[in-house]
Amino acid sequence: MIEATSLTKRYGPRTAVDAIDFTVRPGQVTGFLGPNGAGKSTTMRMIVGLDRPTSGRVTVNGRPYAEHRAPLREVGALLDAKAVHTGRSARNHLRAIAATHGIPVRRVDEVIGLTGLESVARKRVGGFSLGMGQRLGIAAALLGDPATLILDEPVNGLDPEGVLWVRGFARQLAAEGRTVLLSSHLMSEMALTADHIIVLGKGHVVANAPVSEILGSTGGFVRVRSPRVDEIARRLGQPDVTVTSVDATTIEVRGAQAEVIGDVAAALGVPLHELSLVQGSLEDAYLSLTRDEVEYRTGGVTGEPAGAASGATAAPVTEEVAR
Ligand SMILES: Nc1ncnc2c1ncn2[C@@H]1O[C@H](COP(=O)(O)OP(=O)(O)OP(=O)(O)O)[C@@H](O)[C@H]1O
Repeated sequence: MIEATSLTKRYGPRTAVDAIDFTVRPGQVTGFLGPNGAGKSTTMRMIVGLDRPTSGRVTVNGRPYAEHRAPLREVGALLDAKAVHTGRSARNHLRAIAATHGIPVRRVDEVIGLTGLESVARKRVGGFSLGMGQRLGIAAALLGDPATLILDEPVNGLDPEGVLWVRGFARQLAAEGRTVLLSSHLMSEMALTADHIIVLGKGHVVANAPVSEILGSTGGFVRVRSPRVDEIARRLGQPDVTVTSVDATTIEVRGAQAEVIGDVAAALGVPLHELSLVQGSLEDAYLSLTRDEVEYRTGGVTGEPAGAASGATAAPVTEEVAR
């Protein structure tokens, strides 16, 4: 369990993390999202005692990280997979970390097995692929068999097989009752991996809810296709119903249920060629939550000016978010 209370970090005049409160619970994967510069890394660094809060506090399993006698046994973190001694073998790298906590060599071999590194355990870390490096970072985080795991961008740059492995592994760790905090820029990946999401924007918590709730809040819309779609659109025209024309035969309707639209079409005697509910994606929800929170904004992919009003298909995309 990780608990942050009024957690604040200032660098000179810049407030990187601004009095945030959140709880990361055991038994589930919590996704930690936010545009570049939102304060995710700073928060993670404070959780594991690499940065000191300016005010407020954050605890892991009830205590600040530094107050744990054997922190590796409480929390395992993958913050920078490249932070390894490249001349050592994977096994020796893990043995060196284990030695700092009196962790037996038996456990080193166990985590090598858990992360599928057996065949490369005696090879120099300097020659590792990105995927192997991430596995090694996760193996190091698991050494102390901690109840809490923090993985910063664990799938960054991995191939599909590596992404699948990290996803399954994170879910397995949560199923064992551990607290798993995972940051990523890949929203589609979070939708598949996380149970709960915390979104930061400019140092504030802009969302903290189960994935299902965040997806539900996107609302979605009903796509209607008919050769006489104009007649349906006219009949639906009410203040709380928004009808967007897509082409001559298709409209998107927000604020009216598919059943109501079907009944309207039947009453008019108009043929329907499509009546489908289109759910919002986590990506849509994320972009709408963080629309005002990005540090640097670029024009949309369609070339529209920064911050221009846009529909679901032309949301402004920032380089940072799309990374
Ligand atoms: N050591 C530092 N000195 C000064 N400013 C810093 C320092 N570390 C972070 N910042 C600033 O604090 C803010 C939050 O940065 P942080 O790296 O925590 O964001 P992030 O959400 O992890 O971003 P990214 O997705 O790019 O990793 C940024 O504006 C950043 O420039």
